Amino acid sequence: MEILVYGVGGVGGYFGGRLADAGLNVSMVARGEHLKAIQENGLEVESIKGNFKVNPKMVTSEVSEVPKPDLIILGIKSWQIPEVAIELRPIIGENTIILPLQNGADNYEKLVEILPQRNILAGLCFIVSFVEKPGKIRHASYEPKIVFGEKDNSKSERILKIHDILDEAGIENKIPDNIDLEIWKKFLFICTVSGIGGLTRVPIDKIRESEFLYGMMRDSAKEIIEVGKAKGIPLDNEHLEMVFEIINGQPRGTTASTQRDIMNGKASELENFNGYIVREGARLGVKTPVNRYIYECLKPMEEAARRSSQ
Ligand SMILES: NC(=O)C1=CN([C@@H]2O[C@H](COP(=O)(O)OP(=O)(O)OC[C@H]3O[C@@H](n4cnc5c(N)ncnc54)[C@H](OP(=O)(O)O)[C@@H]3O)[C@@H](O)[C@H]2O)C=CC1
Ligand SMILES: CC(C)(CO)C(=O)C(=O)O
Repeated sequence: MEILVYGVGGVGGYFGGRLADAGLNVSMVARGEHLKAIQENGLEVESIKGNFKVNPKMVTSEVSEVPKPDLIILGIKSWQIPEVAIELRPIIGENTIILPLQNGADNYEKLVEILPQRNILAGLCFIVSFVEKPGKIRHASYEPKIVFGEKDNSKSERILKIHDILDEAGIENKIPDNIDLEIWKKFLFICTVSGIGGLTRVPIDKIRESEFLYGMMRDSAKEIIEVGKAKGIPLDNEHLEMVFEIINGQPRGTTASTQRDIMNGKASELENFNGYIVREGARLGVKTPVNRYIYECLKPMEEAARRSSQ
């Protein structure tokens, strides 16, 4: 099987690196200094699960150069999906499988707007990893895991095949009964902590210590649940409590990746997180004042970050 990993950052670099290290045919699309470093010295992964270094079958910035892929794993940020999907169009065959691993609730929908629905799976992942320097990924914490499935939750042959491939590479993975629910459970957590974390610029323990901020965080999560419910996702109070159990158990000093992007003045997934909740809430008649407040406060900084990264 030919595998293409598009976007060799924290997520694509770790999971793609593991697949390549297992001897699978992995090509990668990267860019800039990171691309140059991988081409010259291979991809180095420093991981709490064991360090390794791999030379993928091919590393390039040109999609047209890679062997026609059977499986494409998307390691880009969620806002990059539309431009990358357009670029991928010419190499998508009838049986190509596309697996998005982004945070956010509408990555599948964004892909379907551009690429044939039959090619697209739904997915997400868990890990804390990042590009430490060009050519090097650091997996700092969290047991890495991929959760994925057909949008209709059928246990298709292709899904089971990917499950076997991930197993072969030693990547923990799960095909859930309801992939949309899994995506929304993760989204409920990540959207709740990222926006308020980006706004306050403090780690989770400081938010927990403030009665006001903790209450605001719970109100934000409740709005996300109401939007999800209005979209037919079977979220309920049990999920709210589950998410707050995780939040309450997070070590002092914890920040989420999107929060760190916001704090570092980088383009972030704000539009895909709180922005998405505000827009979907307005469309579906669900009130989202807390998410709106967080979103509107962060929007000018987000716009400035995007202008300076152009
Ligand atoms: N990192 C983590 O711990 C986790 C992240 N996630 C989610 O996974 C997704 C990916 O995040 P993460 O891996 O952290 O992001 P990164 O920014 O680390 O990685 C994205 C990579 O894609 C590259 N890229 C983007 N566009 C192109 C392009 N056109 N050509 C070549 N390369 C490109 C970026 O290059 P460049 O830097 O040059 O833009 C970057 O190397 C996000 O949705 C995130 O929320 C989920 C769980 C954990
Ligand atoms: C919460 C976590 C670490 C889990 O994978 C994550 O997705 C992120 O920080 O973006």
